[in-house]
Amino acid sequence: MDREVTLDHLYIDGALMQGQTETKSGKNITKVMEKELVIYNLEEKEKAAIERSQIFQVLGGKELETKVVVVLGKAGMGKSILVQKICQDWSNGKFSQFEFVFWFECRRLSLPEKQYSLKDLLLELFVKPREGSDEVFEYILQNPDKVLLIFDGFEELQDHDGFTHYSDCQSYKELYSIRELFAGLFQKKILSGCTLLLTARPKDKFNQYLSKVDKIIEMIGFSPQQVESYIARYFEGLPYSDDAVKLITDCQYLFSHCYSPVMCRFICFLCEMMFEMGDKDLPSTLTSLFVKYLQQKLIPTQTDVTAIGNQQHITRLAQLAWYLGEKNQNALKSSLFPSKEVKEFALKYGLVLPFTFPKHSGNREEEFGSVFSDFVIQNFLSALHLVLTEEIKDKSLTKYLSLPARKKKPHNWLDLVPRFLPGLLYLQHDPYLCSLSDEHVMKIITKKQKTLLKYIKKIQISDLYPEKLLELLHCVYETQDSYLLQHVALRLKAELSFLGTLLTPPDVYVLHFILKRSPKEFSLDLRNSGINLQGLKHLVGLKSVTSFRASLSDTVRLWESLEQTKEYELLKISVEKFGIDPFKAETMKDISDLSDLVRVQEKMIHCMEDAFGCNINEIPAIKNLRKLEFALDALSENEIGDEGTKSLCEVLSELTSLETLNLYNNYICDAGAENIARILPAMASLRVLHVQCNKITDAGAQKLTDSLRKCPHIKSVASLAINLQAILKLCEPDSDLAYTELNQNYNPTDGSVTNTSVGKIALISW
Ligand SMILES: Nc1ncnc2c1ncn2[C@@H]1O[C@H](COP(=O)(O)OP(=O)(O)OP(=O)(O)O)[C@@H](O)[C@H]1O
Repeated sequence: MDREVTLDHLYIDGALMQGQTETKSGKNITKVMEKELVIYNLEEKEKAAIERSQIFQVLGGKELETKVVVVLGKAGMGKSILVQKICQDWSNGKFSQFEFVFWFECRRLSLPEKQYSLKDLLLELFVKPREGSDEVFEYILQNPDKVLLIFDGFEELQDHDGFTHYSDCQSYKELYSIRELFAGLFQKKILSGCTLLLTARPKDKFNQYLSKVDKIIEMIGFSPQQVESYIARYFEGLPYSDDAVKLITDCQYLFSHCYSPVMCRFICFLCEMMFEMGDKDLPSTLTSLFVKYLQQKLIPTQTDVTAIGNQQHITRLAQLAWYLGEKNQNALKSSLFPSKEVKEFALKYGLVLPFTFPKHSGNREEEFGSVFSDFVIQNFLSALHLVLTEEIKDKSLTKYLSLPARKKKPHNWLDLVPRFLPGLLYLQHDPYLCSLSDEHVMKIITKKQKTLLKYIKKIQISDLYPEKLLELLHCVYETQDSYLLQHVALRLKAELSFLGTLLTPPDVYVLHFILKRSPKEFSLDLRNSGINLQGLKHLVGLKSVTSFRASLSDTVRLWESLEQTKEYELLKISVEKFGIDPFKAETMKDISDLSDLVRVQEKMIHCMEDAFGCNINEIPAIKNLRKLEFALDALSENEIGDEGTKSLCEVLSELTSLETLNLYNNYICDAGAENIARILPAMASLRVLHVQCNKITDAGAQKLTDSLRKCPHIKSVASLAINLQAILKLCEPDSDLAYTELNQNYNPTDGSVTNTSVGKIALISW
């Protein structure tokens, strides 16, 4: 590509976050528990943000043990650029704890058949000191803490399973395969005390090792502000700079894709080419963007004769892209090209880059080859192959969309194929694509398009998992076919939950695009989706979205920002649509977020009174909150404790419609019980209270019981394990409360326990 990022000019200090993992049970029964990255909301993202200089700061860990730091980011998020930047920083005197930095591109290490010693890996394979390599190696062995080893692109390491199980590699003298050497380093068996920095794509092969690393850094791409500064820098000094910036920022779909640095670069490049040629229409889909990109790249330099040759080369290169992609590869030796001409063509237009395979200790010759310039190009060409080839049709075609399958394919090497494939099938009349196909191929494409249409029509859209639904939305968006768009829009469920599903800016765009076309009404659950503020604003402003849930702190931020920008109409709409019932608090932070919501309520009410003259006392989210739980499931132990209870009680009196309060299993002691007892009379709508499995003794129970007597509105206090003696002591014989353990009823008057509940029942346990 013509304008490549230089580490100083176009480099944007992208957001780095310290990642955390959580254990998630698999989505189907057979799947085991797996570690996944926690999805942060806006506030958490800010808290987790770290500087590049902090990457190697690892808390805990034994002093003389290897530290393993992993940088996770989707393809094109800038992991390799970050690695280069770290090396540049080091050469400028930063990270001075390291005297040696070794940087390996994993794709160059994918040589399963060859064997190396640790010394070969460090001082033979890629760099070789002119003299004294024995002394250097000895020094490294003596000072492992001064060594940083970087392995970039873990997913490109072939044959990588079981790195945590193999222990063969214990000696630095023996010869091992790269896989064994890596396992030895990763398991901290050789060169123990060094620092390992790995980069990998998330949700890929690395997930199984997440629990073994000391620090996780996440790269989530550019924020909208960072995109703007990248674009401004890219066009700086060009006569059409302002127009180009405006063109991209106005084209919301492409702008949404710019959160990915690699896409941002493509979009800027294409925009630059178009301005140079006097064309000012940016394409509206990813597929047309890349068709235009190819066209722009090839056309300016070609004559009629070369055009025909180029068309053939593209087709054969597409086949190669697919062939390698299927094997999770992007590099190939020169001999694998179908012809010298195809190789020269691909190199000339920057579709592949030169690449040298490392020399083997037995054979000192380097082998030359090529690597696809980036994953987007390889994906696009792969999809082009699927469209043009006669070999793949019907089911073997639609399986590459893999929409209804429950499980995501384990690798995401060709992740963009399901978007480019439908896009290309529906662009069959594009002049450039026509130039790649004769009449026979055109017929094949028409048939494939029909297959796709039939396939999508059969999908039970309401049964799709959120990730698959998003994939379908991208797929139909790429077709830009009004029938398909309408078909999907009409079949979406009214309740759309993206709870726990990452929503990137392009995901939000296509969701918005389709919801806008639907005559139906939707309720959206956007909690724990990592949605950004702009995305939240766009979705909740939609007429077809009648209610939504989202992280409390994100929503409060949205309201405050709308208030600041004086977008009162949208503020009113979003306040009216927001709901939180039932509210399940999982941490104390959730309670403080609830307090913030209560706190901001007054401000919002005033704001709406001023703007619209409406007279309301409470915002609907609070007015309609009936159930508050501080309980996850029977197995989890929440630790709200007495301190937490205090904060909770401060907010409870404001929740005027609360009917159920569940504080099961929360380490609440007598002090906490006293706080609850104090607030109960003020909670006029409360009907059910769960306080079982806490640490409340008779004294606390007494306070609660006294308070409950003043609360005739409370009908049930639930318990699983009743302390009958405590209750017996506390209860008056003429009390009209009955007490129950599990589903048995204890009658304090005659001491009998029966299995049926009659009349007014209270279930109490401390
Ligand atoms: N911080 C940045 N500032 C400016 N441009 C960037 C930045 N990070 C990435 N880019 C652009 O995105 C392109 C892709 O980045 P990079 O190769 O580092 O991604 P990656 O995460 O290593 O991808 P992959 O997983 O495919 O290896 C770079 O060539 C560069 O043009």
